[in-house]
Amino acid sequence: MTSTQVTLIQIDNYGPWTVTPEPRREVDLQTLQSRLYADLSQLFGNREGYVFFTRFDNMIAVTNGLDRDAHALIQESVRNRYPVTISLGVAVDERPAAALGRASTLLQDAGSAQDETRQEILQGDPLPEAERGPEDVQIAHFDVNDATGKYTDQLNAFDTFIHIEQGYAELMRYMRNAHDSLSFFVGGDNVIAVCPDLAEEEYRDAVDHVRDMVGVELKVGVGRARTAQDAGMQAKHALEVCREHRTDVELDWRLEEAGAGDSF
Ligand SMILES: Nc1nc2c(ncn2[C@@H]2O[C@H](COP(=O)(O)OP(=O)(O)OP(=O)(O)O)[C@@H](O)[C@H]2O)c(=O)[nH]1
Repeated sequence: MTSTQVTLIQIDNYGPWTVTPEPRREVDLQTLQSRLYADLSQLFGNREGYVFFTRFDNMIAVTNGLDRDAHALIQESVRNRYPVTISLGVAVDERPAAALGRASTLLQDAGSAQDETRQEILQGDPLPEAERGPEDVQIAHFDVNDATGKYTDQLNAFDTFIHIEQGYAELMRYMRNAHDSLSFFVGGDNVIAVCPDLAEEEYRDAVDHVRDMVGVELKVGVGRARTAQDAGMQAKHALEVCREHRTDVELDWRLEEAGAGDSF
């Protein structure tokens, strides 16, 4: 059974800051947001976590292995580097969407995202070390089949982008509604989904659903481990097996059982 630890990252009072004393230049906001994401990716990543940029003013991280002190240190690091601060809500659940729901409520209960007195909230209970297990995090790495041949080398870059985004939109909704999973576009033609303990059939149904609804063909590699990064790396290995065997779905732990994942 999974125990996904999710951290909601919210920039404090960012809306008002973007227009005080008057609207700030958009290029400067874009630079700040992308640099903050890069720093958070490294700060959480150095501790085996994954961060997804989502809306940039709100980001979502999978943080199994990070305790309260590690979260506080990241807040301090941001405060020392940026003109803004961040609040963090942390929750754990077998179902990632439920964990994010509770992490969100923790911040909402502490005050509005646009309340200047709500600063650097750190709420919630990380998973105690003694309760951590080897299969706490399940990560699925989805990839569009032959995106280069079908889209990138054929269409203009914007129409390619529309196809990829349509596949992503259908997949993220399906995984959220059917499986309480959180799916994130991570660049190129790639989507990473944080999932509860799902079976091969359920991944196959997701791939079929997206193909039937919007005509985008996906493959998916799935990994499970103690931390987001290990599960994510296993998922990438399983995806390589999909490429090699021309299959749609591969679960890394099945490959290990069968002794087939060793070459990656
Ligand atoms: N974030 C991320 N992006 C990737 C990864 N692998 C590939 N990409 C991106 O996806 C684009 C397409 O690469 P591929 O998915 O390997 O190529 P493809 O044409 O779809 O071919 P197949 O996936 O083998 O069917 C690349 O240009 C990268 O931008 C990955 O592991 N993570």
